This record gives sequence, C-alpha cells and structure tokens, in this order.
Amino acid sequence: MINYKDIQVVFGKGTPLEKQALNGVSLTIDEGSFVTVIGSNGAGKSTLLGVLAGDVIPSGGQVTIGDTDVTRKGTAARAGLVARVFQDPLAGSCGALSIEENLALAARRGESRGLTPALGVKRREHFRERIAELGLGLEDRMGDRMDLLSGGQRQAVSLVMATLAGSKVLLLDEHTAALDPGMAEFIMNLTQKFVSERKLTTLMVTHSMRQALDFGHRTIMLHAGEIVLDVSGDSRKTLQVEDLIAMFRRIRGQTLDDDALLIG
Ligand SMILES: Nc1ncnc2c1ncn2[C@@H]1O[C@H](COP(=O)(O)OP(=O)(O)OP(=O)(O)O)[C@@H](O)[C@H]1O
Repeated sequence: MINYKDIQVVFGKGTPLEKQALNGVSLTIDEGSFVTVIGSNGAGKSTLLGVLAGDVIPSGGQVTIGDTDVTRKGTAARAGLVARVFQDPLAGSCGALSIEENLALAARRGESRGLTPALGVKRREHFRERIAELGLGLEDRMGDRMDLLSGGQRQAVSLVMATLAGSKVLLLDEHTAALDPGMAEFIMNLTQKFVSERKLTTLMVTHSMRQALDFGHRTIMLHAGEIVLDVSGDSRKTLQVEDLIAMFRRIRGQTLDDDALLIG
C-alpha cells in the first residue's frame, strides 16, 4: 500500500518564483491498484510521481510504501521499490549504451554493486527472452545502441527495464504521449500485461481522458496541487470521456482548445 499524507511541495521557496506544486495531498493506494492521473499543465501530476520516486522531497507530510517511510529517502535508496517510465524514451535509459547494457543496469537497480556479474550468460539469455516476448524482433539487436531504436521500440524496452529489478511500484509519466496512435496502443497493451502479470501498484499520468478511463481501477484529477476528483468502482464505470472533459473545463474555468488531444 502507498500512502501520501498531507504532502506539501514548494519549489523555489522564498524566491519570486515560489510555487506550491502540491498542497496537502493525501492519497491511499491499495497494493496492486492501477491509478490514472489527469490534470491540466502544471497541476502537479509529475510532482506527485516525483515524491514517490524520490526526486522531489516534500516540504511537509509523509510518504510510505508498504511499511517503509520513504519521505526523506533519495532516488537511489528507493530504486528497488519504485520504477519509472518517462515521456521521453531516453530519459530513463542511456542512449549510448546497448539494449543489453541498459537491461543489465536496470536489473541491478537497488542491488549492492559487485556481487554478481552484470552480464553473465544466464542474465544475457534472460534479457534476450524478455525482449523476444515483445514481438518486435529486437532480440536480434541486443548489441545495438538504445538511441538507434524508434521511440516506440525504446518505450517497449523501457517497460521491460522497469520490470526487471522486481520493483512493486510502477510510475508512468505520459509514457505514450510522444508515440503515434498505433504504437501508443501497443505500449498500453504491454503496460496492461506487465501490470496485471506482476501485480504492480501503478500510477499513470496521462493527458488522454480515453486512456484515463480505459485503463486501471481508479482515476484522480489534480488541479493547482490538490486532488479535485477521485473516482473508482461503479461511478467510474459509468463515467464517459465527455463527462471528464466537462469536469476538466469547469475546473479550469475555460474552454479547451483541442478536445481531440484529450480524447485521443
Ligand atoms: N524543479 C522545479 N522547480 C521549480 N518549479 C517546478 C519544478 N518542478 C515543477 N515545478 C512547477 O510546479 C508546478 C507543478 O509541476 P508538475 O510538473 O508537477 O505539473 P504537471 O501536472 O506534471 O504538468 P504537465 O502536464 O505540464 O507536465 C508547475 O507550476 C511547475 O512549473
């Protein structure tokens, strides 16, 4: 179980650019639950994920993952607990390293260094099998540099990387936003498969209202650093994309320029 308790995040405190990114967010997420997170630009969505990943340390409140209080732990200290996939496929991997080398690094997240060889024969075979499962033919390109792959191929490899070290929490930050619709669908199906097979507790930020309702068990909407909508169960099942867009409009108090962006 994940618990955010009265989380406050202030960037640039005491400067003219001071920004309250999260304002007393409290949220409990059951183990194995898949939560979709929506909200306008600057609402605090990435910050919410950052607080769990450890790259944002809150100025107030407490975050726990299971029995572990991670509030003040940095990213390295919780690397074995939390995995993250970003919008930019290269943000979570190293473009100059091969697919295989990236997988080797990902598999060692949260492990103490020097105990096991990063690329032993067994590990190599395991990586090859995991990549072959993607059905993209990348198992024959294990030595290719990551930055030679297409955006969709990189996101597929990034998802495999995120599930290699056995982290039970998966954070997805608009991980299909830069992909064409066909590839976005492929990556979402893969995401769904990994999440359900591995029973991952998942938070997925998306600007697509369609994705927000089609995937997961629960949807939350952030606005100005606060949770303004939290739906699950039957009330979520009956919710339509149009309802979400109407709420979005009401909360933002303005007309959206491009509904297609949100629906797609
Ligand atoms: N490191 C930082 N330093 C200063 N301000 C920041 C920092 N990170 C985020 N912010 C500010 O905090 C607010 C929340 O940012 P956040 O990235 O969480 O929003 P978001 O909902 O993910 O937005 P988007 O949909 O545009 O990605 C924004 O006003 C942003 O400019």
